Amino acid sequence: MKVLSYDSAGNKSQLDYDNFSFSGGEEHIRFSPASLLHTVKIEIFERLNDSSKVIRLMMAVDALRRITAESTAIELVIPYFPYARQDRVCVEGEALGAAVMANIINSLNFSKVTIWDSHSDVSPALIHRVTNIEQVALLGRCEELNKRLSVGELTLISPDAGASKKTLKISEKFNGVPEVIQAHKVRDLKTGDIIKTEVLGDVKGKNVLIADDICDGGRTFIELAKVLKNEGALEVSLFITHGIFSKGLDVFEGLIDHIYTTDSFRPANEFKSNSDINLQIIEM
Ligand SMILES: O=P(O)(O)OC[C@H]1O[C@@H](O)[C@H](O)[C@@H]1O
Repeated sequence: MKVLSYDSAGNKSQLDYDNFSFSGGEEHIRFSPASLLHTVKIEIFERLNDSSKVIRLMMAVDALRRITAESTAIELVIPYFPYARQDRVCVEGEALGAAVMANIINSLNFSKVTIWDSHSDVSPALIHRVTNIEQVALLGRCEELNKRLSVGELTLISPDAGASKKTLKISEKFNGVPEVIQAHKVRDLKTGDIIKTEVLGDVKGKNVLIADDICDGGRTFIELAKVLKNEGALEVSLFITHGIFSKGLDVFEGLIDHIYTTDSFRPANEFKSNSDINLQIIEM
C-alpha cells in the first residue's frame, strides 16, 4: 500500500507507516502524526488482491482520520476491484459479492475512488464518487499493441457478451480498423465450468487478440484459443487488464502466443515469466 500526502501547494510526498501483524494474523498500522501536519489531501494506492489487504486498508483509513483535520480529503486508487465478478445473483441463495465489497469501500467515505476496467457497469454504479478507467484508456499505455491494432495487424476477439462493449470501444478508437469477432461462452451457473465455446466469425489465416478484463484460472481463454487455432487462426494473443493467472502461465503453452497485461493485480516484478509465452506487463 502506497500512501501519498499533498500539502496546500500541491507538493507530494510518500508517507511512511509501520505495519505488522500479530502472530494470530491481526493487522496493526501506525502513521506518524508529525508527517501529516501540512497535509490537505491523501491518496492511497493499493492492489486489493487479497482479503487481508482490505482489513489493512480499513485500519489505515481509521488511523489517518484520527490524526488529520476533518477537511482532509482521502482518495483511493484500487486498480483491481475485488468481487466485481459477483455482480448478480445467478442462483438463489448466493451473496451479491460486488455489493458487499462496495459497501465496505463506501463506509470509508473516500472523496474519490478510482478503479480500472470494471468487470461490468454494476460496481461503478455501487461505489460512491468512483472513476472507472476503461480498458481502451489503459491500452493507450502500450505502444506495441496500439501500433499493431492501428495498422490492422490484429483482429479483436470478444470472448463473451460481457466483453463485447469494451472490444467495440477499442475498435472505435482506431476508427474500426481492427475487425471485431464475437465469441460465445456458456458456463454452468452452479460450478462455473465452461460448457461451450464458439466463435461467431471467420478467423482463418488471421492474427487475433482476445481482449477481456480478468484472466483468473484461464479456462475461458484456453478453451477459446483451442477453438481459434482449430478454425485456422495464426497468432493468438491476449490483452487482459487484471492478470490474476491463478493457475500460472504454463497452462497457456502452445495455445496463447503473446500476453499483454497491466500491473493492476500484482507488481510487474512478481509475474513469473514463461519462456514460451511472450509476456508484456504494461506498468502504470
Ligand atoms: O476463465 P477464467 O480466467 O478463470 O476467468 C476469467 C473470465 O471470467 C469472467 O468473469 C472474466 O471477465 C473472464 O471472461
